[in-house]
Amino acid sequence: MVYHPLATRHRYTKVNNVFTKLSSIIIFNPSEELRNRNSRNAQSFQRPFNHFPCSFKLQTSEHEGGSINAPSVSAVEAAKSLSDDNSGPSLREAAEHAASCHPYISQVLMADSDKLTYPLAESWARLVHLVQQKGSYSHIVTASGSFGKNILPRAAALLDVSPITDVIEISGSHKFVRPIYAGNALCTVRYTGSDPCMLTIRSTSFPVVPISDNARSDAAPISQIDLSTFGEDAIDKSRYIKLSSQNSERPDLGNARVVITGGRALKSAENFKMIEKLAEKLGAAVGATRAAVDAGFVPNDLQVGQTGKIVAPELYMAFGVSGAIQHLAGMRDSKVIVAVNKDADAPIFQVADYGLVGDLFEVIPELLEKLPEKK
Ligand SMILES: Cc1cc2nc3c(=O)[nH]c(=O)nc-3n(C[C@H](O)[C@H](O)[C@H](O)COP(=O)(O)OP(=O)(O)OC[C@H]3O[C@@H](n4cnc5c(N)ncnc54)[C@H](O)[C@@H]3O)c2cc1C
Repeated sequence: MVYHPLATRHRYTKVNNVFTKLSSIIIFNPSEELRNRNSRNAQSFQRPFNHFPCSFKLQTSEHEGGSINAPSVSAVEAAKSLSDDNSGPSLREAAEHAASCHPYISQVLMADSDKLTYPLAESWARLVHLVQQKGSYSHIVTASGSFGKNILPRAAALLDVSPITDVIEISGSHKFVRPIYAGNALCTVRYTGSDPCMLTIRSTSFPVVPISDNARSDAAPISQIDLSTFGEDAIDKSRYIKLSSQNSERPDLGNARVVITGGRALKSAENFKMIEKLAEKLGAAVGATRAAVDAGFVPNDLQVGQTGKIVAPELYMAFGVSGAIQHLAGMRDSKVIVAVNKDADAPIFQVADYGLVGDLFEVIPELLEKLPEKK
């Protein structure tokens, strides 16, 4: 199956202009070593994404700390300082960290401009477009997070190529596997378009290698992109109004080792606090079904599923979740799934490793009582 370019344009016009997270796309030049290896053996692209050197997503907190700690390490170009007031560690620090965090990074491109102070998808897509015009990269890859999914189709439309989204396996330099029908079928896609081949990668499908395992002693060169050569209005088409984000001490839902999810059965935002308490005790992230989000129990950035976040933690605990396919699409790759539901026929039990038929209003208080306090 190959995407028709029209699909790109369609997607482009439908993308919402919503910023859920400050992120940076990083684009880089495959090193000489990798180029040689790939020309000897195209199968080398089967290596996990964290060894697949095309791009990566830089997350807010990591950038704010002046260092890069993303699961997918391969990169690139730290194109933007993400802090609201620019008082945090500098873009230069982030670029320096990118330059030394992985042996496959052969170049870091840094875009420093007040036009890029805020993570506007339009500006970023334009930047990717402009960088590609100068660099002629064969592949541009980003993690399948909200921001990557916001930018990549836009950049692809500007470059007149069709992006391939949610890749879970790389079978060749132009052959990829991606889920369809809410994860119920896998589709092998061959990209036959012109360069660049643009991908969003489902990072839960690739192992995370700690940055320290990849650290290098000789940093890759950092080049500053001369944005003035791109023209006055090249990246000036949208306006930043405000950013709303949740400050939480809990682990990020997308990367958490343990996720505790509540469904519609919780009945109210007040009752949902039981899920939050349990998550606190277990050092877990909180997730929710769409029904729980739609009912207003929790904000929609906690939604797990086809139209929410894709998670694959070590442990996923679902309380009062029926297990609709749209929900399973977001969590079925979890290592161990525990489900508590009072209906023994609930579909969630078909994917659960451990199931308890019971009333969550009895089970959760008992768990809270028996679990030790978090130190
Ligand atoms: C296009 C589309 C996209 C969607 N995307 C998503 C998505 O991303 N994520 C998502 O989650 N959904 C998504 N949905 C919605 C999905 O189809 C389901 O409606 C939703 O997941 C149901 O949520 P739920 O399990 O909380 O609620 P319900 O289906 O109502 O299930 C509640 C469950 O709780 C159990 N229960 C009730 N009381 C108790 C109790 N006291 N103790 C224990 N168990 C109890 C019931 O037996 C039942 O199984 C999408 C739907 C569509 C059409």
